[in-house]
Amino acid sequence: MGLFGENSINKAELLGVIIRLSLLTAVSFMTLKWALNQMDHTLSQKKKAKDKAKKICKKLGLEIEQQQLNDYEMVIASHLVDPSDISVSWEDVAGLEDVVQEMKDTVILPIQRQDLFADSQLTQPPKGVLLYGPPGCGKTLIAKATAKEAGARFINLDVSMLTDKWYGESQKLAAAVFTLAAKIQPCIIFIDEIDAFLRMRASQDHEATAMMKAQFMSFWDGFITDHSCIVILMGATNRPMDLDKAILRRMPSRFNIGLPDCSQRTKILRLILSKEPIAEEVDCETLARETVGFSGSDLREVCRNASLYRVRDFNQSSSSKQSDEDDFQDALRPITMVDLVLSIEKFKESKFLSTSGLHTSA
Ligand SMILES: Nc1ncnc2c1ncn2[C@@H]1O[C@H](COP(=O)(O)OP(=O)(O)OP(=O)(O)O)[C@@H](O)[C@H]1O
Repeated sequence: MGLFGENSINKAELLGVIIRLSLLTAVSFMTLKWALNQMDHTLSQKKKAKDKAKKICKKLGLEIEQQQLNDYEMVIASHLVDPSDISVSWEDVAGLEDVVQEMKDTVILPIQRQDLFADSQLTQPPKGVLLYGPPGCGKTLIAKATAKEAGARFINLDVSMLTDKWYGESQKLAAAVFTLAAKIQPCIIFIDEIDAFLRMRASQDHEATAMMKAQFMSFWDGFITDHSCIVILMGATNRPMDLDKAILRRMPSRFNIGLPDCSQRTKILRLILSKEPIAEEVDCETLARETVGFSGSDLREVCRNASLYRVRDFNQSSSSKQSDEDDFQDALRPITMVDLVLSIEKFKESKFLSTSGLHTSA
């Protein structure tokens, strides 16, 4: 009986060991599979970035072998923008003539005519440029036009990739931003929503992110003191007050791109509607007076909706008729003042609803 009891305990123990072993094997297998998957994904992300970088570099006439780009620089190079792919130019920016002129004088000219500025350290292009102001007022538009017109290399840096676990080793990537820029200079590094990356309350940051930012800042400092290197960091933000003073100091050239006033709104409306079929009576000055507080992007939305009204009307009136394509062109009426005023009213209503929070209860 005692022997049988001992045996049964041994059996139970044995069973327990087997179960534990099986569990351990299963967990190890799953872990290994997960790790291999992660490595695979990281490798494939890096390979994709490399392929993209090669294509862009070729298009830009950059010899990767000659430049001896390392893996991290290749990942950053995948964010290079070919100026010929940018459709925005100065002609697409309305009402910001002063900003455009200052940008031409302080950023573009020193890049394009380095010979004129070589003998003075005071007239070097700024190492940091900040575009700030409310959303939808033209910051990205200005940055794109600058990239197009400057003839400099342009890195549109998506900072989330610096902290992206797939690429890993974010400090090396942060360094690569600047080493790549130096190799391919003159170069503009553009960071949209720079406040999200270099905001004041860095205490919330993960330790690795904080270290990456420190690395980023120290490389940036290296460029600020190197007068022979033409690398400009251009940032855009809706929240300049969230930027650390140390960052603001590094961006001495600042452009306030605020909400457009009445005459600027007139110019923006004229520009947007210049490519549209509009009725003769359309008066942009009157529309500008009706759109106090509207951003350039709001004005664009107003015009887009107004344009939809005529298509909607046409659709309703012709749904019963059979018409060929010529009829369609003839029958589609131009955008009228009524369309635009109606669209402004609708926009104001939806703006009111969204600012009062009523839309959330609908
Ligand atoms: N000054 C302007 N002239 C012509 N179009 C404008 C102007 N400002 C804004 N727009 C229109 O609004 C759109 C949005 O502008 P943009 O992306 O430059 O705004 P932003 O200031 O960068 O906004 P965000 O901070 O939200 O990124 C533009 O693509 C353009 O159609």
